[in-house]
Amino acid sequence: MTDAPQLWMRRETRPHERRAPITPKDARRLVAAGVPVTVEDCPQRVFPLSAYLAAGCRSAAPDAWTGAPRGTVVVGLKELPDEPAELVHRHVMFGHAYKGQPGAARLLERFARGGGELLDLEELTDDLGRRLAAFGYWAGYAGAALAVLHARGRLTSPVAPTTRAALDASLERAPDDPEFRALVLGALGRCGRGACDALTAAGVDPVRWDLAETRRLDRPALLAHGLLVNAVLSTAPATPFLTPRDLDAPHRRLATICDVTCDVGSECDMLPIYDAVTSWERPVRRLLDAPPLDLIALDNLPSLLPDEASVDFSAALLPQLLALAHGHDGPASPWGRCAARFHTALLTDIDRTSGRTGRD
Ligand SMILES: NC(=O)c1ccc[n+]([C@@H]2O[C@H](COP(=O)([O-])OP(=O)(O)OC[C@H]3O[C@@H](n4cnc5c(N)ncnc54)[C@H](O)[C@@H]3O)[C@@H](O)[C@H]2O)c1
Repeated sequence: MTDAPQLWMRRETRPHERRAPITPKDARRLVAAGVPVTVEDCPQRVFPLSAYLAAGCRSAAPDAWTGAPRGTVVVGLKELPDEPAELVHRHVMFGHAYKGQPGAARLLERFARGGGELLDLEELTDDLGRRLAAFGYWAGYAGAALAVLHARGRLTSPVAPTTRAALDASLERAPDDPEFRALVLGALGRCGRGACDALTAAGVDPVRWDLAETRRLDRPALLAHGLLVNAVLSTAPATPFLTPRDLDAPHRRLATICDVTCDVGSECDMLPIYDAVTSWERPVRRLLDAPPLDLIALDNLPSLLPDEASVDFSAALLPQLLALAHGHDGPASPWGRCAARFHTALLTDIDRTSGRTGRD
């Protein structure tokens, strides 16, 4: 029992990031299963360090993982700090390192230099390729909620982390709220289901479109909805749902879009009608004036509901962490596939002598 490698939950570097990949409740289950868990202090984390200590975890100072024993598995969500230049551990995290994203090559180089391994959570899939741990539901919930609040003239900025209870209270319908029809694209997916549930909580019965309904896209019908939530997962270039020209249609009722997918700039973008995401400080951007069309495109929506998002994610990740800690990381396992993807990226994406990406 005691030789399971230590899991080390690091602090998150982004100041707004309050989520945690492991909740205190799930940390307790890991410890009970013989997996030592160390938790770094992270003042903005939604769960206090004391709750992890009560669960049997050890504590560590922020970024102390850099000095952890080599066999340690470091668990986090988003970016690592810029140092050290050599990464010697196995890191479970969202690396955003396989699609030529900014910083991708540098991150891979750091692993290459140190001999560590990136186990990217986006690559953690079952035998059918379905993601095993994802934040989608609460992303969709938060995105659709913001869109409704904006459409009702009640969205204040900056937006900030909240709870589902507080969000639901703000979604309660007032007698003078405007009526509009809402459409969710990708309604059967994780984000789409969350979006539909938020709309329902707001007293709006959403129209739900998924693959079957968009195969022959009825664009006039799409534009007849006042509010649109795009929550599709696109994996290959396809005909966009909307282009700038479609927005000039005289029958357009569409006034608020929340693009949960946020594929802006990618060749898979199904809503190439804008060129930059929005921010917590300015969540809404006006795309057109007459009639108005406003866009919400936040790429970190689950961070707005850090408690709910963490609880959901951690519950999905727990069995996988138990498997990893108990050595179930062979080539045919989910972690084995993550490792294989990483080693392929090392071979194909980095020209180690020049330190440039293969895509340059
Ligand atoms: N903005 C954020 O903060 C945030 C957070 C999490 C996920 N996301 C993104 O949201 C997207 C959806 O993620 P998910 O976890 O819900 O994926 P998912 O795989 O659970 O669901 C995607 C859904 O889209 C549907 N779909 C795919 N192509 C379609 C099309 N052409 N027409 C209609 N429906 C289509 C699929 O059938 C599926 O039901 C991803 O791109 C993901 O990266 C964004």
